[in-house]
Amino acid sequence: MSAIELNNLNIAYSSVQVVHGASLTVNEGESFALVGESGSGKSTILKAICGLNDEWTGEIKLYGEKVDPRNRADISRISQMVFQDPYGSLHPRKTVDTTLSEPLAIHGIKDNGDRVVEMLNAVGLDQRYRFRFPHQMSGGQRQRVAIARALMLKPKLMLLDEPTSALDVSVQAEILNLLKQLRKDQNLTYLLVTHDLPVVSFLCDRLAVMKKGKIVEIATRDQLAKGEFNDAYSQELYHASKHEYVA
Ligand SMILES: Nc1ncnc2c1ncn2[C@@H]1O[C@H](COP(=O)(O)OP(=O)(O)OP(=O)(O)O)[C@@H](O)[C@H]1O
Repeated sequence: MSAIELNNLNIAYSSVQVVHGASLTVNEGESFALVGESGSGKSTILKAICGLNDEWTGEIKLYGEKVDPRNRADISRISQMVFQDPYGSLHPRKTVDTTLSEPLAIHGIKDNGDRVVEMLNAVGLDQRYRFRFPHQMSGGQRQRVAIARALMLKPKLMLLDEPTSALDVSVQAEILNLLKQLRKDQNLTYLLVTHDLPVVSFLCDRLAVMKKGKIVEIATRDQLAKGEFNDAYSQELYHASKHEYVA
């Protein structure tokens, strides 16, 4: 079954259209990347899927069900988003325990803290972090908390918006390894936005290349490894990234 199906999706902000006719399918269990230049509409697609922007036309289906943009509660049980900047996405005056417990409380799920303990373990954080505040943790630890929060409601789908790009290079690899492991352990499907083609090779099965709000090509990880792109812009992106990588 497909986890995500986008058919002819057009998305706007205040009537200015920024995504034009995007169509793609992400299979259940797959890890799929959106890559492309800054401003090409990658994050906008994630936000529309998870209900943060309802100014769209076309069709979004999650696990075969058409998404109703007005029903966010339904969407958040299925899919959760992790943002680029864990400092910005965590409330500075809330402890890790409060942050992780909140999604359960919002959805009326009773839990005596077991799930918090379980999720801290799953993201590799010692229980002593449970009552810390964001400023008492490193960037990598904060991103682990953000990932744990996203997993609290046991979603099947994670929408990852540049989840490592705000972190130090040395920490990026740790978080990428964690995401790889979590996907396996919890049977997750990923839709990941990144600028970084090596991240796609490491974590994703397929990728869509976006330019100016349009999907110009969909390719597999194999094609990426061989640099086999049909579209001129995809090739450009590939060569630029290789250059960056070598340098
Ligand atoms: N909240 C907003 N209000 C108005 N316009 C927006 C808003 N967010 C994004 N945009 C515009 O929509 C377009 C697509 O932005 P989006 O953030 O989806 O791009 P992106 O491909 O994710 O870029 P980046 O890699 O820089 O994050 C851009 O022109 C951007 O300026």
